[in-house]
Order: sequence, then C-alpha cells, then structure tokens
Amino acid sequence: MTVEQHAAPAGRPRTLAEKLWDDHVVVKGENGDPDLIYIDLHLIHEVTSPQAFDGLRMADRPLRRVDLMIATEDHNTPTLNITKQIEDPTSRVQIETLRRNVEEFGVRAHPLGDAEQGIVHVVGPQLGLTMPGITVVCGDSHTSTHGAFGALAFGIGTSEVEHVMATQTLPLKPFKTMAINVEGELRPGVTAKDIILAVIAEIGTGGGQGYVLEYRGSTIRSLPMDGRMTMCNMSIEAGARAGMVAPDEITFEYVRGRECAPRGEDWDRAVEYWRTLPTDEGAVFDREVFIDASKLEPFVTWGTNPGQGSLLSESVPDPAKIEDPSARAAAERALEYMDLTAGTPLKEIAVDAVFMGSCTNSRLDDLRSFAEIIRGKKKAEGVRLMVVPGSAKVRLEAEAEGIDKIVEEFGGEWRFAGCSMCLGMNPDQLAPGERCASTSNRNFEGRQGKGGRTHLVSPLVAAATAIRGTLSSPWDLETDAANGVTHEADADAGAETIAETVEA
Ligand SMILES: CC(C)[C@H](C(=O)O)[C@@H](O)C(=O)O
Ligand code: SF4
Repeated sequence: MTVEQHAAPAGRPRTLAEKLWDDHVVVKGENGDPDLIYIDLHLIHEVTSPQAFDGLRMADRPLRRVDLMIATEDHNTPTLNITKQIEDPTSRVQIETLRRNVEEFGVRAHPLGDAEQGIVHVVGPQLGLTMPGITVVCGDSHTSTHGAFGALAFGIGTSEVEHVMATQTLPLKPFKTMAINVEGELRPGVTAKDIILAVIAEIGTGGGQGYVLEYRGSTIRSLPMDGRMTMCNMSIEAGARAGMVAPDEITFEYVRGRECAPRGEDWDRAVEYWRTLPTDEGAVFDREVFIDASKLEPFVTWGTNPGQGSLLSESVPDPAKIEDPSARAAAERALEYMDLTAGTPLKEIAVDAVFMGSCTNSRLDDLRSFAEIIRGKKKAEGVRLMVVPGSAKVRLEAEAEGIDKIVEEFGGEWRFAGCSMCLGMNPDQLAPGERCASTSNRNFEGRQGKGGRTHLVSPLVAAATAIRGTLSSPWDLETDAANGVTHEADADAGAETIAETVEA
C-alpha cells in the first residue's frame, strides 16, 4: 500500500487502521518517504528508556509533551519482598535510573509499591489512558495490546523512544492491512488465548510482517476487553506491526469512568468520534484470514516459537513430515531443546511449574477464570504454581474477591505485580531443564530462565495443568469427574490415583 492510498479520497471506504493513520498524519511523506505521525500516549518502563533520557540530556532537549507520558516499573521488579532493596545489581540500576529520570523530567510514574504499579500494558488500560482512536507507543513489543481498544498501538526501539520524547511524533512507513475474521461460538473451555495461538499457528510467526491485523467477526465482538487485549497482545508474535479491534459498547463501558477517561461533554464527544472508527463496509484489506471459532479447542505450544503449537488433543508433531526444510529444521531443533519426542500425546507431558501471569493473561478476568477452576481442588504433587497479577490494582481487586486465598489454599504462590516469570529479568525464573505451562506470550529458548522449557497456554489450561500435573484442559477435568476423580482438596485418595495415572 502506498502513502497516497492513505490520503482518504472522499467517500472511499477505509479500514479502522487507515482512519487512525489519516487522523494522525502531521506531515505527509513525499515520494515514498515516511509520514510523520502524531503520538497521543507514550508509555515507558525501566528497560528501554534510559538511553533515550540520556540522549535528551546530551542534546539539552526537554520532553515535548510530558503530560502524554507515563512510567511504570515492571520488568526488573521482584514479586516478593518488594519493600527490600533489589538484590540483583543490574535490575537495581535499571529501576534507580528510571526513578532518577522521571524525577528530573517530571514524568508521572508508578514505582514498585504504588497502587497503580504493574506491567505497562495492564496499567495504561486500567487508568483509562488507553482509548479508542489514539496512537500509543512504548519501547516494548507488546504495546500491540492497546489495539484492543481500537487504538493504533505499537512497540518502538530506544532511538524512537527518544524521538517521541523530543517531538511527540514518529516518522512511519505505511502498513498493509489484514483482516482476521473469527466467526462462531467458542466452546466452553476455549478462550481468546486459544484463538490467537491458532491464528499464529495458521499464519506463522512471520505471517503478519508489515501488516496491521484487525480482529473482526462475531466471536471477537462477544469477547470482553480482557480477551481482546490477550489477542492484540500476541499480534507481535505473528510478526505484525499492530493488532486492533474496532471499538464498540463493550469498549466504551470498559473505559467509562476510569481515572483518565474523558468526562461529561468530553465523554459524549469522544464516544461520538469513536463510533465513526470501525472499518467501513466495502473497505478492502490487503489480506483476509478466516477462522471458525466453533471448531477451536484448547491450544498449546510444543516448540520454541509461538507458532509451533497444536491442539492439546494432538501429539508432538513429527518434523520428518514437515515439507518446508527450514520449518522442519526449526521443529527438529525445538524438539531437542524442549526434550520432546515426536508422537508423544501432548497431554502426557508433565510440567514442573505453572506460571499464571504476564501482560497476555494477568488481568482480573484471567485470574477469575483461573481461580474458578482451581477452587477447592488440590495442586498436583511437585508442581510449582506462581500466580502474578498484572498490576497492584488487579492484585487488590483479586484479593477483595478472595482469589489470593483460593490460590494459597490450592498450594500456589500469590505474588506482587510485575512481568515476573514471563522473562528472565527478575528473580522469578525456571531452573535449567524445568518445564513450565505458562500463560505468557513467548516460548523462546531460555525465555523464562536459562535452559527453561515453556509451553504457552491459556489460563484455563494453566489451571487444569496445575491440578493434573500434565498439560491438560478443563475438558480433561470433566473426563476425570465422569470417572470419579474429583481432585478435591481433601480427597487425598483421588489425588494419588491421578498421580499414578500420570506415571503409568
Ligand atoms: C524488555 C522489552 C524490551 C521486551 C519487549 O520489547 O517485548 C519484553 O517486554 C519482552 O516481552 O520481551
Ligand atoms: S509481561 Fe512479558 S511480554 Fe509483557 S511486557 Fe513484561 S516481559 Fe514483555
């Protein structure tokens, strides 16, 4: 798609993404040059902001719009003993540097211990900063999460962070548009996470390159905001520039009344504008993908990229049967790293740990659906469970509902908010060789700790896995119940039966 096509000739039907782009062009690029795009919201965290602040300082430039910035601490923060000094020197320096920078430049910040601290992609929406129709950037690839509100949101590099700090704009090349049409009713036990894992397995980890994905269709319309965020969050794992969902009543209800959301007449005007944003009838996408949601099942990854996944009811694939030589080699290498043998039923894979958290799945809905499954049940012997809310606020809300108690009675660890075991930048890590069912978004080699092995799953699969000890879904719990195995907390005999079945 050329720059000119974004010029929006009167009456041409446009997609959601094209409308947002058109409304944010400050200077139109000539002869294939990038357009200069206005940025409405700039989120920062400790990892990718230090050099950008240094750059500003060296150039003696102020922040252009400090009021459009907000900082939170998430990657390097511990999730235990948060009032103590951070032990790891690198993490400590990162956090201290952010604190110095936000103080010097006057940026609103939510440090560890603050009620609004948490993963940057949980904090923005929770404060009502993330809204339909705005452009959002952050030096973080999962900024795509915010697209769930009908915002154009994408991750940027550190030099771009500095550019936005100094000018509140970014030079950007136009993108192509891809519609991901998801129709039909999800079966119980199947979630937004399973849809997006299926999408990535379908189009591949490079399939979205150069595109902004728009998730559309009846299934998406019926998803709550938390599910839409889960899907947009992982758009980047398909290589996409961004992911989006058109704003609707569900979006407006979510944003309404939040701290930074417009109020009164401003709110009415905003909603009036937001209603104009959905893709026009007849607008043409560069590519369309169709997914039948009613056929989806709980999904799980077996490899070391998010596209290497299968239905949980299937077996570890045989690389020899993969035609494409590079995909075959990647699968061979992945199975070796994951210590898996082709043909093994995925459900027979035993895990050492379950991680419930990350910007993909650590919001209140996620925690609720997880807790509902483990409530009154007994954790599988030898499995370590960590439950990490996405923000301090989510933690408090979950505690008000007793979710912390449910997790602890089950035998899990209830932690403070942060990126935690999503990536090995803080004390929450897997030991070499440990296998984890994780609700996060990346299963790269060493992602959760050197030598750690990650299977990406939904919160429901994480819960069922924590109960059964092997990769499992709520469907397996139903089968167990039909066979008289309830996994109840006090039914020790039942738990033993399962342990034996697993070993057998
Ligand atoms: C540390 C940060 C730059 C990184 C990202 O950009 O995504 C991290 O959040 C991740 O998920 O790998
Ligand atoms: S939770 Fe994980 S994916 Fe999300 S921002 Fe933190 S490290 Fe990145």
